[in-house]
Amino acid sequence: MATSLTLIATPCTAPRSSSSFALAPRLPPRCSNATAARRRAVRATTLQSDQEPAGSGDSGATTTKLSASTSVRQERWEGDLPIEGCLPPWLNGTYIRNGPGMWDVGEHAFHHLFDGYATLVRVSFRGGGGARATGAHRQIESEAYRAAVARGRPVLREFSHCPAPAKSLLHRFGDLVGLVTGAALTDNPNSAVLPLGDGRVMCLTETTKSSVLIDPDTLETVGRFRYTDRLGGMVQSAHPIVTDTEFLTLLPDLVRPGHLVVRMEAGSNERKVIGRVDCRGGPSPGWLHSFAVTEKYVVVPEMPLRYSSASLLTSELAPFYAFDWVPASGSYMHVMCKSTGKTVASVEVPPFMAIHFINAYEEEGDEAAVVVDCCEHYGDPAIIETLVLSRLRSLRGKDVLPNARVGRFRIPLDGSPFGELETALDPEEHGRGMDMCSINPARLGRKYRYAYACGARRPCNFPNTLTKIDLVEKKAKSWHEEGSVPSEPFFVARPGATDEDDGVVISIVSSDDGEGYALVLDATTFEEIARVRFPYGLPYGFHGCWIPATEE
Ligand SMILES: CC1=C(/C=C/C(C)=C/C=C/C(C)=C/C=C/C=C(C)/C=C/C=O)C(C)(C)CCC1
Ligand SMILES: [Fe+2]
Repeated sequence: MATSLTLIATPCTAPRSSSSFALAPRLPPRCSNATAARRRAVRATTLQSDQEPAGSGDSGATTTKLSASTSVRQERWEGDLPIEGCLPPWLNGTYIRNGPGMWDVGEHAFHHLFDGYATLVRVSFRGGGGARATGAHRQIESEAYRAAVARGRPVLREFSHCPAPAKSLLHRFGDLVGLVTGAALTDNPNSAVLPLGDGRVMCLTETTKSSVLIDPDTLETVGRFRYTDRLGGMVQSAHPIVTDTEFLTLLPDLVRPGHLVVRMEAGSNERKVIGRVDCRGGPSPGWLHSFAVTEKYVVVPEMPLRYSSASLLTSELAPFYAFDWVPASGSYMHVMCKSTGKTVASVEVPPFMAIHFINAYEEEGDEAAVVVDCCEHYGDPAIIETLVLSRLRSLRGKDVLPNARVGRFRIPLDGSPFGELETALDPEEHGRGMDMCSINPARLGRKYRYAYACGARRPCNFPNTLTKIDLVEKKAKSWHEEGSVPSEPFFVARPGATDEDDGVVISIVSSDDGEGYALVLDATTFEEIARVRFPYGLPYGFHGCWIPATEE
């Protein structure tokens, strides 16, 4: 169903995260059964012309059923959320999730999950006595989104969508300029949301122009993040590695196949080059959505799913949208020293297909190596086609999710030409499906034990469990609810914790019957401890972040 978009003219007057706790009406006491006492404070609920108004109760929000792959129906919402269960007393802060929540604009319906215009979802928690939660969602106002709303159709190139070529010769010349300069590419930042070390919060996807800053309280789009260097580059990793002090990312070089490894200090907008890695296969770099780091090294993957220069230059879709599958080009892993910018290892590895890297660490001793873990799809790009919206909507309950495993690379640092790839644990532990991973960020680049991911309870056409993977015991624990689609499990450590899994895991769940809620699991036991319900269903989303509350 096509959704007409209405920009909300009235500013949202609902209380906002930190101050909202002071202003919001009190929610039911902690640990209450909130179904009985559900109270909603809904503001800014402009409904679409094709929407049903609230069916019941006091919410004022739409009750139209939404599920994981249904477009969100209004541009923004903000209000208090009832809590079921017990929030830990220490859980004070804001969880924000980014993702492609709007796949319909005017008469145009997007084809692929990755195309959707970015929708942010926020849940602010205050645990302890008088526990409270507020929630919100809001569209990111990228140029791509605003132009699409204004014209009633997408104007820029999205993941699986190339706008039709212009009719007049003059406009065709304009198209060409757009292709060469990258101006024709999307800036729809629907992948990651990252608190930078200096307090700014960035959202982004794989085009360099997609980096934007958002206000974590209001979810308002503050504006484009302008890199002040002259590195240019059309594409970037959607997953920079961000710490309190720096932002590390890779810029694929599509002309001379390789990647620039760059660093930006917290507080700065200037990326500086650490070094360059040359790709070994051809004709262009392997698709690079994410990468991994250890304490000393940056690990640059090169897989046979490669950027398609022809697609980028002609604005026509390649077999895998912007990518070609070139198995004969080989698979490689490159390791660059962060402090010298020198490539210390470049090895050929068995064929792989990985979109998300989990973590990496160094192994010392006689057989010094870098160990790198990823969500590996058995060297098969079929997962991309699995995520076509019509398949997600029509094949529910069919067992068509391709198998995936925790792929563990061992990259020797002694100059050997080959690296190994093995399966870290029996994939049956996580239902032979796994992606959308997180770890305890304190273990970034270090030896670690636990990974959290979405797994599979078969039959399914999409990951439908949350799973905690113990890489030492080689076991997994899972959370599953029939008909529900959870997004990336995001680990939040208990302040002062020393055990790797001392904390909670937060995920946002979209259920088939139109429910949407934030789920809080005890990360140690992987049992549910609380859920915080939205008064409407939520579309699927990709990645989240945690912003601890500042002391009041
Ligand atoms: C890189 C180029 C482009 C843009 C590419 C984009 C927008 C890529 C986005 C990738 C995403 C959102 C990946 C998400 C992965 C999620 C997974 C694996 C979920 C699994 C669930 O289990 C173009 C603009 C297309 C053209 C230039 C090149
Ligand atoms: Fe991602």
